Amino acid sequence: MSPSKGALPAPVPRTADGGTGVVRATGIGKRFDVGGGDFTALDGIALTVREGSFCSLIGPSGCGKSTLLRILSDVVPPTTGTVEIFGRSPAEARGESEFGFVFQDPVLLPWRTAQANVELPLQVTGVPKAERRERAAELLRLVGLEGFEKALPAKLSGGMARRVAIARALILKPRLLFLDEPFNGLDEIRRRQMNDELQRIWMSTGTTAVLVTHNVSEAVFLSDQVLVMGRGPGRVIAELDIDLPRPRTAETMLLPRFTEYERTLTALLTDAYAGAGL
Ligand SMILES: Nc1ncnc2c1ncn2[C@@H]1O[C@H](COP(=O)(O)OP(=O)(O)OP(=O)(O)O)[C@@H](O)[C@H]1O
Repeated sequence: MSPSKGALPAPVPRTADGGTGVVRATGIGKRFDVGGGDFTALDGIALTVREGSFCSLIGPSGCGKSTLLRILSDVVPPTTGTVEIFGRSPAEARGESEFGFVFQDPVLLPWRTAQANVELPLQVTGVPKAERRERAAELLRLVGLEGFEKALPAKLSGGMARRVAIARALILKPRLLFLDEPFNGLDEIRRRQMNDELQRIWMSTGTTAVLVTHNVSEAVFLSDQVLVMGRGPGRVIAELDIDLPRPRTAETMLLPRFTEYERTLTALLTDAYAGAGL
């Protein structure tokens, strides 16, 4: 693994529409063995995430969003289908630290300071102390936690702990970030603040992002592309492009176009819930 990535990045494959796709999946299916029987969690999923874009996956609970994200990020293998990340297998892309992952729970080590938690992936890869200190401090500044370097996780608010988790996911300079409901459990105001922060971080790093969310406003606010998933089995039932200027702000959310996107997405989700018999 090479955090500094001296070699040239692998060429990104062109998609049919001429754009570049950093995440390309076709025919993805996933079956779980449950008590002797088979449960089909995902079936026939195809998707392309454009380079540098922000893509959200939204859908009813249990439709397989997290399972899909785990397949894309090489945590679990698909039963059928293929995934390419920057033109390589997820395992190869993972080996090259091409992507980072932010989980629902920030899972910080309680005995390590914010700085030491962020440094951890660099420590594991044997990067010298001075270099990892500098890089972690830089990232803590990026996520707005300057001055909290020495704080232990117990002293951080929920939003701050999530920022530490985002900084940690960025420390190996991934070109792609997977986020699985990272703001779950935060109140509405804090979630909006974190959405502002995430947009700023994403814009300043140029990273491609794939986010799992349940929240319609969050999906519209952050995304260039929203994939709506249905259930029984999990599949992509609609794709919505969000064309709003950036950076998006509180004022953006007052635009009639923003409200229109929210309405469209809510209607698609309502269909997804109806299809799932909910
Ligand atoms: N390891 C497993 N074994 C058996 N079934 C599983 C396993 N992992 C997930 N499932 C099932 O697959 C389906 C999809 O789960 P998943 O967690 O991916 O959905 P989700 O859309 O992310 O849900 P939520 O929005 O509630 O987090 C669910 O019915 C779940 O119970």
